[in-house]
Amino acid sequence: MGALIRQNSVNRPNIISRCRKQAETSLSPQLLTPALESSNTLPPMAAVTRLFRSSASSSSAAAYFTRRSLTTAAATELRSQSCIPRIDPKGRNFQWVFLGCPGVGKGTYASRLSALLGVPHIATGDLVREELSSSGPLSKQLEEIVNQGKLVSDEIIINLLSKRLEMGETKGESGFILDGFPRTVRQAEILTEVTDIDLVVNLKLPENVLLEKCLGRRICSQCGKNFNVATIDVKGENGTRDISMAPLLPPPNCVSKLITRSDDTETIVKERLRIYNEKSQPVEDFYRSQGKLMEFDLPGGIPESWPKLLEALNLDENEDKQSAAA
Ligand SMILES: Nc1ncnc2c1ncn2[C@@H]1O[C@H](COP(=O)(O)OP(=O)(O)O)[C@@H](O)[C@H]1O
Repeated sequence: MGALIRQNSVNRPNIISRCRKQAETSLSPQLLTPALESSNTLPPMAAVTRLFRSSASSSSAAAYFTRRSLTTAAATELRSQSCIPRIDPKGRNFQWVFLGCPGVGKGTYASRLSALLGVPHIATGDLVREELSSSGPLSKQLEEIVNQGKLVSDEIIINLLSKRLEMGETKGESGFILDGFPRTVRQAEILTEVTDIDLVVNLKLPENVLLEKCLGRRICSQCGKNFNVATIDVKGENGTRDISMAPLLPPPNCVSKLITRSDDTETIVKERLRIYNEKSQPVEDFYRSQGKLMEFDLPGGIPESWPKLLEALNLDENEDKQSAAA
């Protein structure tokens, strides 16, 4: 861990200046977002740094908790020994990251926790989809990348994220749950450079379940909520566990507005899984070595997994905030 951090800090100026250079050269001025253009000569990385710092002040309880590398079982064990203080969500400034393969449920659980903890859920996939459905200059380019299951360049993602953080800053947001970022070690290094992450939750499901979940995913084009029409009943083989998940069906008013993501086809999902294993799995190691990674094997669908996740995080569900989106 020490070696990684030392190496990282030695490389920091290079990462920043390289990223600045690439962001400046790979994005022509027309491609820079208006928010960034309006920040005058502020380079993208400086903007991200400023925006993250403005919301960075992690709670000591969360920091104490997250300095450990915890498996779910270890978290339960530690909690039973009263080693982990119970987190009081009120007034905390959480800076959490959700990692996990496509379809694992990062959006579902991150958005529930966001409502519970009162911090914004920022999903870079949503930022990409918003941009590609706009008539902006990046839209065509993004569509091509996403529909091949590939990753968008770090520079474009950082620009979209800065724009989102800037918007949040004007609304007085603080803290965040990041979903879908960082997805490469380089993104993780940049994030480490600009702010302190308290906790990284790594959600896990077997790969055959992930494919079925992606193929069954439906989104309401009006309210934006995610549903799933798949009934999953996978028998464990070679040491893997049995997984059953009931479908998560939409309410009647969403039924006629359901859409499928254009990248949720079998071929593209398999490519996204391949790219996750190649580019994003090393991000798990990056945070594991810093003692910030909490592994969480989802035991099933939301009814089984949500209480267990709260338990692993040592959180109590707050009555008036239970209506988080599914
Ligand atoms: N941090 C990121 N870096 C690069 N590309 C990203 C990032 N976040 C999202 N994307 C792009 O947006 C697409 C959709 O992202 P997301 O909704 O998070 O999907 P997934 O279900 O694969 O986790 C990705 O396949 C990728 O093309």
